[in-house]
Amino acid sequence: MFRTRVKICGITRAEDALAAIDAGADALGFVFYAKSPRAVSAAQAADIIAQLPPFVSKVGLFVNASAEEVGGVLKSCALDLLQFHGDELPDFCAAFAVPYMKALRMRDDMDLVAAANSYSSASALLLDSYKPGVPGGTGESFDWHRIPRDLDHHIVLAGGLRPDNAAAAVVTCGPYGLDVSGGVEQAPGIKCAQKMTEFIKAVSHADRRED
Ligand SMILES: O=C(O)c1ccccc1N[C@@H]1O[C@H](COP(=O)(O)O)[C@@H](O)[C@H]1O
Repeated sequence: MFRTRVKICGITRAEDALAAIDAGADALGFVFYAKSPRAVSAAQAADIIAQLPPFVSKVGLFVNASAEEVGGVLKSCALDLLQFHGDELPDFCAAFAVPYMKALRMRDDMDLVAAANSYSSASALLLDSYKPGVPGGTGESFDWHRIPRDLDHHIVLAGGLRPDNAAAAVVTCGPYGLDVSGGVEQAPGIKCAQKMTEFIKAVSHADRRED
């Protein structure tokens, strides 16, 4: 049975990270973007990461950060994957000797096939909603039918996911993974254990239905 992976993004507290893992999360996201209500410093993230058990991916999210900033975070945080959520070009994304996924915001004129070709070195493409002036964490979804089923990349779906639409997301586009942030929070930056559990249960049920 294929299992849709789940990343819980915007972790700011160790207790939320551990609750996400208990709920069955595959990956945890740390937002290194000062304008986000979920922003953490490298020191905060390193402290949380030091409390985690093995076999959970730690993902660092950046929005148009400089190479020095990304490199600085990598020195103190053991990240498994970089998530570039701004206008970073392919050469920049590939420059850190750490696997990366590139977020693409699904503006109406987005040519997904062309974008996928230019980010051929990406481990995955993360498809998020487009909202002018907001790089991510919008809480809004987009038309999932716009995602072709035959893209070569692993697809991680994001944007406005919640416990009550997670199953539909899996069934509609069969992504490799889902990335959720606001939809499993009780307040900005504070996760809700019950919502995370409901979210991951909904994904598991949808996976079983798909077989
Ligand atoms: O979470 C944020 O604050 C954030 C800020 C800037 C860029 C991306 C951000 N989060 C990512 O946005 C998507 C969708 O989030 P949501 O579930 O709609 O709240 C997701 O990939 C987050 O990792």
